[in-house]
Amino acid sequence: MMSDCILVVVAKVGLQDQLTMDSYGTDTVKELDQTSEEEYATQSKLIKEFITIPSIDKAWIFNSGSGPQAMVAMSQANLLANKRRKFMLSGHISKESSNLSVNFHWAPFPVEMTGASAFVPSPSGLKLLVVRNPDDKESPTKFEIWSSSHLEKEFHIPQKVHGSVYVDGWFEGISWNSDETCVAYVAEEPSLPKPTFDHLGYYTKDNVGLDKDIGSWKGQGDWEEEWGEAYAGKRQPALFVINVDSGEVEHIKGVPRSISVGQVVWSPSSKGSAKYLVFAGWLGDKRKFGIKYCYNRPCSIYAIKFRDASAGSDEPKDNAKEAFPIHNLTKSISSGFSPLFSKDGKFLLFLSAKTAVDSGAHWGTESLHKINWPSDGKLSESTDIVDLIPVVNCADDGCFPGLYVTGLLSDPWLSDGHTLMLSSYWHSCRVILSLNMLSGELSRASPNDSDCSWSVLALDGDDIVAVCSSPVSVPEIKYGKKVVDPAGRPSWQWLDIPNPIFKSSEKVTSGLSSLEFKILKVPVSNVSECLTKGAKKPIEAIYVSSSKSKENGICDPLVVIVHGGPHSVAPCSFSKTLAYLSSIGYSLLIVNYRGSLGFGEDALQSLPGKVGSQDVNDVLSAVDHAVEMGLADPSRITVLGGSHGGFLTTHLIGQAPNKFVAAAARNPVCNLASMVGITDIPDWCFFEAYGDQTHYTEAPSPEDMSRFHQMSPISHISKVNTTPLPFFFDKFEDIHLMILLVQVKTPTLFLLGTMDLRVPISNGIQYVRALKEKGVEVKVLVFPNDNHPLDRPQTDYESFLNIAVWFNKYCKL
Ligand SMILES: CC(=O)N[C@@H](C)C(=O)N[C@@H](C)C(=O)O
Repeated sequence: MMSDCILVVVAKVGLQDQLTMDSYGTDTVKELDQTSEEEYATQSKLIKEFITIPSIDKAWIFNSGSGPQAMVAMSQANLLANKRRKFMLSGHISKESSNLSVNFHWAPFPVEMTGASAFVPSPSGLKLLVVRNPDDKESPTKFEIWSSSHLEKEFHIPQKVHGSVYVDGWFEGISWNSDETCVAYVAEEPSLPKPTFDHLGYYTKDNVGLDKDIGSWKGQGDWEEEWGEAYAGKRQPALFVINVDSGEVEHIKGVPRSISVGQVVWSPSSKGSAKYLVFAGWLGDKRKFGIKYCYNRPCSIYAIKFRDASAGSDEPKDNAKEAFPIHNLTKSISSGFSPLFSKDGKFLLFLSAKTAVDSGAHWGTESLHKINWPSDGKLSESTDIVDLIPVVNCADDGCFPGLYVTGLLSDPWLSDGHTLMLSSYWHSCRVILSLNMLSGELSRASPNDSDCSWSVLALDGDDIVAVCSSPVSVPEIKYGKKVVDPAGRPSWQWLDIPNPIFKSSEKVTSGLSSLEFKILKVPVSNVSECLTKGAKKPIEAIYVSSSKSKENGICDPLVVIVHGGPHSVAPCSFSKTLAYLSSIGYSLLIVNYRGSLGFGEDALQSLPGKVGSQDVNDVLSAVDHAVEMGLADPSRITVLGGSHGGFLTTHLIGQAPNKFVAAAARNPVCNLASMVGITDIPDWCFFEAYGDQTHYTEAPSPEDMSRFHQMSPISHISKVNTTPLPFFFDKFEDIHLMILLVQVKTPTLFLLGTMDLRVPISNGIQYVRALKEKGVEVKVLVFPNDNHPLDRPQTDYESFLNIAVWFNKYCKL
């Protein structure tokens, strides 16, 4: 008969190996230090070549008498200044219609745009607006208007009118009107007046005559909420219009302070009808949650009439200072942004992230909509919203998986006036799509058989100027020539642009030359019946390796890369730092686990409530799959991730302590229980832990805290697992359970930013201390002036230099 006693073989997994490693003693450490000195020197030369590869950011096409001209905005890390250098390259496009060839005749050198925050060409291409934001809180914002040959006007807008113009890609909107007399834009509203105290310490009503030298001072005043991570000092994006002739700036009244304004455009001009400024607005009166990467913040499309003083007004003169009413055009939907007018001005299109707002996920599958725009300019109170691209929950294999767009071109229309070109994620790739607004037909304009990532930069009539890259090829400009099939359907024939200007350095070219990549389909494990159809489909992992390793039959060490979010995606595109790691001899496995963008809403929504388990298992499935396929040597696997990817990294070393020989975590989420009280997105902690929005509160209960702790990597630092005894213990009749002390043992490098408002540094530090307490080897780099992305040039450089040296040490490279 079996005894009641449940006992007990104690096995320590992890710590034992650690003790052995420690026992090498100080000489070994010294030796390693000398080796790493040399390694740092060697690696620093190579990583510099990668970090300084330029990026292609934007492009414009202008039609002059001598044919189309391209202007390409590029940027490059300036390591010494720890900033990005921006420059502009111009070229003339020549086309041979007979043989479908195209050539760009580039100017011999690009021109650096020192200190420029934004460039916005006017619709005719005859003027260029350059905005220069101040570096401090005293200097003015500068607006320059350039013609083809010289600076026409320059205006300095003092801080008492507004602060910096938003150039953040989110609230940002800088828009010329059609007759090129005015520019509408979004800038920081001046802060509320601060109380002042005189030299006797008495409150004074105004600051007239305040003199710091005799001891008077300005108080702090009331705290005003900001927009969180990456928005330090940004509280109130507001709407302004500058007259580019006189330099007069108007702060558009009528928009309540409860609305933060962004993405402004002008309504179409038709004679006699009212002119409107149309924009996206986010409510931020009570509580401003962090907005960076968070599409779940409710927003609407608004319109407000613009009184054009120069054109004469339909309003009585004495009303001239009164505000017009503001119209919410998208009341019936929880999210509307990126307003865009159709070419004929009859429709207003907009994107929506209603799946994100309604569910609580920070990003979700998007949809595209339109409303009618009245030809007489008389806006009605209720507007019918028509779906152009609906949300996709689960797509059939090979079919459109849903819309994942980060922004639209200012003029994305083909010459027919109803075909819209845009870029979106499609599984692990970014693709270019064309949408015929009349027929509703949506198709892929970038090549169907390409596993690279494509983005539309600009349109040259019906042809496309795009940028294309892959994990093993640097971004290149491609030209898509439109061809029409007999049924009238367009497609694009893609041509390479011979462009010596974009050539990479010798070291980069040779580092990338032997690399290959493929996208693996990985079946998910433990598929339960309660999962939706789309959540049972295989995930994707991008595998990058050197062709040489295949020839030798020996696997290179592997870096498993896990993206953050979690509702984000690691696209199959060029990354300087990952390309650097592959060029020094690592294979990469970049895992798009369920919850990622690009795979439909079912798969995305399967993760919330199961973070730390479903996503961890998906990554482990991908690793096992790679090992089974002979693509990875199980004894040399490392893992790297930031933010939620750092959450996964630290979960993986806790839940699978024998799998990874080294790890690197960048601003990782290690303890949701301590993050929730100090992050700019406490709602994210609740949503990802519970899977719905109902649990969110500013005052978490002990039950909430317990759930957060239990779902966090910190709970896996060291834990007791019980497991049935293996068969060879059968002879011990009374002992049928084994208790295992499972403990993290993977040497881990931490890269932390002191200014991070999203995952404050204390989260990483607490985990580091807990690892040290258990004797796990750790190394910590803290970047005092960095926030969440750790992407300033010197930080990026030092981070990946150390990641390489750290991984080399444990993979014996
Ligand atoms: C919504 C969000 O910011 N979540 C963080 C925890 C995160 O993982 N961020 C991602 C986008 C990142 O890569 O930083």
